[in-house]
Amino acid sequence: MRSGDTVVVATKNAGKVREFAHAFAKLGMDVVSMFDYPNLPDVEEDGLTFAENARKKAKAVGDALGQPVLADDSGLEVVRLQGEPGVYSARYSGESATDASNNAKLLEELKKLDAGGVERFQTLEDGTELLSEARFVCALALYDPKDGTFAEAEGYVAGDIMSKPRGEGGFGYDPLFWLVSHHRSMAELTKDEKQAISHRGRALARLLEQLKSAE
Ligand SMILES: O=c1nc[nH]c2c1ncn2[C@H]1C[C@H](O)[C@@H](COP(=O)(O)OP(=O)(O)OP(=O)(O)O)O1
Ligand SMILES: [Mg+2]
Repeated sequence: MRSGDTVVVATKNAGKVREFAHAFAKLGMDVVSMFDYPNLPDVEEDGLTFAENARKKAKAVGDALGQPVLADDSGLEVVRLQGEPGVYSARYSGESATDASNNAKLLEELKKLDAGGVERFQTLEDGTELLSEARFVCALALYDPKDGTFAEAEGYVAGDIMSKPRGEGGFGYDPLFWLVSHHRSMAELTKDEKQAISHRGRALARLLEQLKSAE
């Protein structure tokens, strides 16, 4: 991947596309996604790990297009839910899940636990409660169909799940993800701030570092 290239990202998630487009634009690269290739078959994300799913998406699309493809599999691991929703983050609330229905399900599950008498561990000045520690995970896989090889990297960011949403930026679970370091939710960060600290931003930085040192 170098300046002037077009990077194919095997995703149908508009939020991911925006973040990759923002990150690669700074490096002089354009991004295309599955929105530009609507006729490719869906890939079943039945892997047990984020990394496995990322490889599966990259390989399916890379083999179909005959060119290198980057895929991202990511999600949220919530400590008090024993790591759920994890690899099921996108379909947490069922097959026709949306970000809104997934966020509602997450709060429902955590509030169920509170009914059992477990104490909330912090309250913000506006009354928002922090319900559990959590982390976002991102696995990236860059697949080259010419030689069948993968370059892979992962990134993580730790935060706390909030009892009510805040912020309009980002996507997915961002409005419920509190960053004590920034005293804001992930959805209240600018694109640059999110890239600097997010699971996806960190995974991408590591992947690019690896590719550079392999040259
Ligand atoms: O930065 C993030 N901020 C908030 N939420 C996030 C983030 N990154 C992943 N997530 C959530 C969204 C979705 O519920 C799941 C990803 O699932 P995942 O299968 O990797 O993506 P997807 O199905 O939306 O698109 P695709 O597979 O076509 O790339 O984790
Ligand atoms: Mg998916």
